[in-house]
Amino acid sequence: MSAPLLLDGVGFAAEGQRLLGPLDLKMEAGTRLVVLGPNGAGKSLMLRIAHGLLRPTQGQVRSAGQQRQAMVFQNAMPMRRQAVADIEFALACRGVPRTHRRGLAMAALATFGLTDLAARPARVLSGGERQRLALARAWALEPALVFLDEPTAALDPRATREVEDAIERFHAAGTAIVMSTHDLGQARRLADEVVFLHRGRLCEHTPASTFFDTPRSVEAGAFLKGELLW
Ligand SMILES: Nc1ncnc2c1ncn2[C@@H]1O[C@H](COP(=O)(O)OP(=O)(O)OP(=O)(O)O)[C@@H](O)[C@H]1O
Repeated sequence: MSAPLLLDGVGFAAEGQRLLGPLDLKMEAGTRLVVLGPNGAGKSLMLRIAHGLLRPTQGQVRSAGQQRQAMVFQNAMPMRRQAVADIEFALACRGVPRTHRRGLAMAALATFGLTDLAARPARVLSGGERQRLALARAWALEPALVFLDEPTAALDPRATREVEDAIERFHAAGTAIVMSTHDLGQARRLADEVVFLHRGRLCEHTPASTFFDTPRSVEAGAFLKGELLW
């Protein structure tokens, strides 16, 4: 299978300031890639560009648009009144015929233990339920690749575990994952590979065990010790 994500000299600049790259990245199918770095390092920028939401000012994202992919944000807000309708809406946007939508949406809710929430007004869902709903919506689209931008940033430990279990379902199904997080324990639990960004520069792309045991860059070493603020 070809690489689900290939960044070729990708960079982003605004108002004369380089904010990201240029960076090259190749990711293998089914990999869980965790993007780490201090605040403002460019993690969200990298994910948004890689997903095709933002056009890079240099270089190319080779895989965008050629495969099914989805993105889940930190504070995923449901777009429709009921949880099930939120997923049906996403399916409609992908051109799934109306007759198929309810069944697929209910199956996705069931996969994430959310069947009981199907008819509930989405606005009353807890933060953890909302994130799982967002993951169920992504799941219904059957992506080869999902981007998760700090998906547990606002959640308590239990809700975080539930979302991590949900993320593992994508991995078990063969979906490649690109996730940013500030939770180093979570990165250890979920990552196959780590990309470390600092001031928009890709300092490391290594197997997760290498990153945590013997970080190669000075910046990553300082970051892991909590000594790198910016
Ligand atoms: N569309 C844009 N135009 C101009 N500047 C931007 C744009 N998007 C992000 N930035 C800037 O790029 C820098 C990197 O932002 P980004 O959100 O990618 O960081 P991050 O690593 O995700 O940070 P955090 O961990 O705080 O979420 C910031 O200085 C931000 O203000």
